[in-house]
Amino acid sequence: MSYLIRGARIVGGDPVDLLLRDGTVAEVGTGLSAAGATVVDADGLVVLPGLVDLHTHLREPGREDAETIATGSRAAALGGFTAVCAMANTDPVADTAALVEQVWRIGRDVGLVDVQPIGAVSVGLAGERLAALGDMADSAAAVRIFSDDGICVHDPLLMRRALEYVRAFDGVIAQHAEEPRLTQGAQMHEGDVSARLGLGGWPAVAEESIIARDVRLAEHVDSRLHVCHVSTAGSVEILRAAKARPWASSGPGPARITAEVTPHHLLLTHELAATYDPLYKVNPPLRADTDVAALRQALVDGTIDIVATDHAPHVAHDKECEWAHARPGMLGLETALSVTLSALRDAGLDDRRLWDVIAARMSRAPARIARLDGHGRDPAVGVSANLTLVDPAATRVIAADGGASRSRNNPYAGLSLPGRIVATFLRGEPTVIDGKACR
Ligand SMILES: NC(=O)N[C@@H](CC(=O)O)C(=O)O
Ligand SMILES: [Zn+2]
Ligand SMILES: [Zn+2]
Repeated sequence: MSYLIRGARIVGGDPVDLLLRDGTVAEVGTGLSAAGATVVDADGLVVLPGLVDLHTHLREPGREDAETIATGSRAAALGGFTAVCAMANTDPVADTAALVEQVWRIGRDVGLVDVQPIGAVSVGLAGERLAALGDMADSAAAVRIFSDDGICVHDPLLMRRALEYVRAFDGVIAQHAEEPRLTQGAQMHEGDVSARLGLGGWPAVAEESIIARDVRLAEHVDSRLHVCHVSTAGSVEILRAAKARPWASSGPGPARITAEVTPHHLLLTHELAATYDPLYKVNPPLRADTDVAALRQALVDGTIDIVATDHAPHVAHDKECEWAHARPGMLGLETALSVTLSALRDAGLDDRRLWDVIAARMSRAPARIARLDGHGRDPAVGVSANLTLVDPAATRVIAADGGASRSRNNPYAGLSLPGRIVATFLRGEPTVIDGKACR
């Protein structure tokens, strides 16, 4: 099948037509026509390179009651994603070549997004012995990102060895920065609200101390470090200083130190814990408005390289319970673009710059960090036709259900947010059309 997209603004530029044929962008121009092509009217729509999520929890294998690769893939496509990186904290843990290949194959069979498995750093996420990183890298899944996410690789020697090891195959360690000794019994951000509510605090320094250590370790062994879900103003300061040193930003490929922020940390604050609704319980916790402001600024100026969802589906009985007993995490795939747009609305960017920042932080940079060739490239002749069409003028009220996800822990329910994903194409074939999943 071929598709003729009429009148779309590439990354917010002037309207053009795009012809998608045989999986690639075959022609770009004005007044294009193509016999037999299905016409997609994109008047007023922005076309972006397909979004890439570096941090998704798909829960398969082990917790298919919360999400499966199929349901998570559909949520991702509806959110405008063409690739997602699946975190390793499944049951069993994705710490072997066999398991990452299984996830990769199921993702390919579902065929709605490219599912790129992340491998565990340590066997069983136990933080004791390195997992078979080389085997996972050499597997059919060609793993390049390794993470014990959910848990911090807190042993500095294990972290050093992991960083050294992945250099051989251009891998990267994605760290969940949380000093466990400083977060024992933690329920929410440590600050005035936690004091008032009497809930155990998760201090900013528990994140910042690990990031400070890891950027120095990565520099010491000359390896790539990616910092997951940065949540504090202090972390931004540490990253800014680290990136200012020549080592961090020089050399082949992208910067050696990269960092992500989640949509929820760009929009929500710890005040929400006062509802005692565990919907707002997440790791790292929602922080103060000064942190939110610093994260937004860092995203605009590039100190934070990417937005990653940390989509963390949980079943009802793990969320609709007492705060202290609830699992941390929230949904994010279907709302990521709208939440990010909403967070950037007051940044004073003109329209072109706004879409360029979105394309950079939600597609180009995550694709580069994950080494996903074929993703993260602006639509142009010869480029793999992974793209998403956004209606920038639309406003949508987020439904209280979880959308396509199997879980319902959506913290944005009832909010009115800007932007709507109209269509998503994976290698030239639609996965979403008119805002509805094709499969
Ligand atoms: N973010 C969360 O609160 N939870 C994640 C784990 C993680 O990202 O640390 C999960 O797997 O549920
Ligand atoms: Zn984490
Ligand atoms: Zn996570």
